[in-house]
Amino acid sequence: MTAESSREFDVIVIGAGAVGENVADRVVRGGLTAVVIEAELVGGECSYWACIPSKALLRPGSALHAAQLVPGAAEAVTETLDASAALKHRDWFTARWQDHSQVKWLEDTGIELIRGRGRITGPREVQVDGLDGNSYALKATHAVVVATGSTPTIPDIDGLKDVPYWTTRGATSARTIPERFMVVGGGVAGVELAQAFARLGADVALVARGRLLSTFPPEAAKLVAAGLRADGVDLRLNADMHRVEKNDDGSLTVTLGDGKTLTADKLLVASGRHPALANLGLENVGVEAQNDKPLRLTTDSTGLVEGAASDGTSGLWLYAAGDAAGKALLTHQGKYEARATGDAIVARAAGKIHGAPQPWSPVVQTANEHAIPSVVFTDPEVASVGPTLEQALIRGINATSVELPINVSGSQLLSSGYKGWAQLVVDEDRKVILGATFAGPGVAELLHAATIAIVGEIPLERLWHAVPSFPTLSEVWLRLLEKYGL
Ligand SMILES: Cc1cc2nc3c(=O)[nH]c(=O)nc-3n(C[C@H](O)[C@H](O)[C@H](O)COP(=O)(O)OP(=O)(O)OC[C@H]3O[C@@H](n4cnc5c(N)ncnc54)[C@H](O)[C@@H]3O)c2cc1C
Ligand SMILES: NC(=O)c1ccc[n+]([C@@H]2O[C@H](COP(=O)([O-])OP(=O)(O)OC[C@H]3O[C@@H](n4cnc5c(N)ncnc54)[C@H](O)[C@@H]3O)[C@@H](O)[C@H]2O)c1
Repeated sequence: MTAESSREFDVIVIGAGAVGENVADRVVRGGLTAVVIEAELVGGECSYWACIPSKALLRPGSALHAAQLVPGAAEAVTETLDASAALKHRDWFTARWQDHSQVKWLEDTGIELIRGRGRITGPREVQVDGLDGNSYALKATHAVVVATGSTPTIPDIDGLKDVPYWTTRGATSARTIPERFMVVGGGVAGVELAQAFARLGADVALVARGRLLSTFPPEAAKLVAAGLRADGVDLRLNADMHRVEKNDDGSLTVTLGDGKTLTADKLLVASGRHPALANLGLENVGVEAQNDKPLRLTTDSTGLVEGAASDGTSGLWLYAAGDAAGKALLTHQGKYEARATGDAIVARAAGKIHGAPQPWSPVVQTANEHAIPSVVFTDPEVASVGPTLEQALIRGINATSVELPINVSGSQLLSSGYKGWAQLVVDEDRKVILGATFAGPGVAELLHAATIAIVGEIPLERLWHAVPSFPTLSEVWLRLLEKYGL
């Protein structure tokens, strides 16, 4: 490190992923100054190694499959996917892992960028080891926001640390499609990337400890499993990966708990993620792991981190949002948290928040409690918001559910032999929808209607008057309400 420079900003944001960018944006819109510290690429995981490239790799397969299921169009499909064109299109979506356009957005928005690794050294103080070789001692007048994202959780599997393997970064930035591809983990990342690689030409095996997509209703997960099997994915469910070894030809052999073996050219470990809080200096402000458990932050509904030491002026200075806060590891929900946190910082700076702000006010992340939407972008898709029936019952709510296969004119037009499933979870005391799940091709776009119904607490009797257009997939709403008894 050479020069040491001291700077003061109203707000320091550590991490310039989608979440850090959005916090800084709201803060600057509110008239405060903001700096973001970024150690890698401005835009973070979603733009370069997660949402965008994974969806870019999935889309060619779902487009082709959709055409193959429409008589008349199917006859026109005479070729298989062009994997190298798909990889090239993915390269375009990731801007070839260059962040010029996002840096320009920061400049245009009036947000300062310091490239380097940030570390909290005391209340409102951040030290940055700049990528330019300089060291920066920063002071925040109002707030420091931890928006450092998450990192893959690597399971303790015999031999794994001695062999080369991919995490999701390796898979989403693949230069070629491996011949034999193995995925460990039956969560969202595992199923999406297994299908993307299968459709791009790999022989794929997926090893999951239980069933696929364990946080989604089993009926939805079964449709995804059928979709993966139809693409030739060798699903090893309820299977443990016991050991992995490297062979002389560079391939890997995995031994499962039942003694069976699988050989692959590339192994993807997609077994969950945890907040990226290591080496952040949180211990310098009294935020430490308890009882040998991994460090997790506890944040209130505005994003304030509990337990952060004060510098004597006010305790309210340390915030976290997005994956780092660990509430919902999803870009859209992280950006929602970012908007609330950014606005809360501005409101507190102006002395406009006294005590706990009201739920559903702009500075509170109330939707985290009721309506977190998420989509699994496989073919078929799964789109879900709010609690499942089981989750609602565990919360002590008097809940029931109504479910049916999706079979309306809109689905029949979308593809012959359309297979889908839909469920509404209903609060019987308030007669409103608590949750919804849709599974099937093209259901992702059905989800926002459910999110609006839940957030708006629309009574079922009024929802009855929301007439879906004919012949669209949305007619499933009508069938669900009819089956419920309206
Ligand atoms: C394969 C995959 C696919 C996904 N697909 C979807 C999807 O389709 N839809 C969806 O909603 N979500 C998806 N997600 C989740 C989504 O990627 C994350 O929720 C999102 O990226 C979180 O944003 P963030 O800004 O909190 O963190 P990140 O995007 O991880 O940004 C954090 C930034 O902080 C920087 N940083 C960390 N520590 C420091 C430090 N000390 N100093 C300076 N900088 C630091 C990092 O370099 C990084 O750029 C996917 C995830 C994966 C793995
Ligand atoms: N479409 C999307 O929105 C999308 C896509 C991909 C990822 N994501 C987000 O990224 C995060 C990470 O995704 P993910 O799929 O890695 O996490 P996940 O938590 O969804 O799934 C992890 C899976 O790995 C399994 N697992 C854990 N330890 C294991 C072990 N030792 N051996 C075998 N399996 C093991 C778990 O049982 C689980 O099925 C998720 O929280 C998700 O929200 C979102």
